[in-house]
Amino acid sequence: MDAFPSRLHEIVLECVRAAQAADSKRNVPDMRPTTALVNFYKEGARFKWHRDSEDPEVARVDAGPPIVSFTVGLSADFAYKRRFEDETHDVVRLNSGDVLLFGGPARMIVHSVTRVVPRTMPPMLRGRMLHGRLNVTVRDIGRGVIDASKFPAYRVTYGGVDSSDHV
Ligand SMILES: O=C(O)CCC(=O)C(=O)O
Ligand SMILES: [Fe+2]
Repeated sequence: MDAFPSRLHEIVLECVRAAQAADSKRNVPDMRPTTALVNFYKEGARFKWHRDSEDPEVARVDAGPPIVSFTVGLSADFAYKRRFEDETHDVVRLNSGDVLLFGGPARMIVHSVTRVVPRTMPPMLRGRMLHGRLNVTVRDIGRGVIDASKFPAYRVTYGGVDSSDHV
């Protein structure tokens, strides 16, 4: 049985098609949404540098299906670089409603969330969601499960401390 929510499935495929249409280099592979990882960031939260390497096949070929990442609520700074040892990185500000895709040759970027930006809650969401940033990353991983014990990097942190005791 396919338990993936059908509306989210449609939205994700729409986003992938839009990214493919915008990319003249044809670097965005197709994807089949199997898994959604949901993170909630209160102000002050961060996400450590990591690669989304839960699927060893994808990690090996460095050309895998895109991660499709949704931001709702407060804005955040998403930092990325090619290798852990790179001393510089780029940053993209993700605002509520933004969708970020990284796939193909960008699938294995090293990335982190360096800052949740205060006072950026869209007025229409004030009082309608918890104060913070909701991030949903939709993934195409064959087994459909992320084993949290194997991927402790997939955690929001506060001052370097995992989020389990915060949210
Ligand atoms: O919150 C974000 O924008 C990124 C989250 C992330 O990197 C992940 O869930 O693997
Ligand atoms: Fe990630």
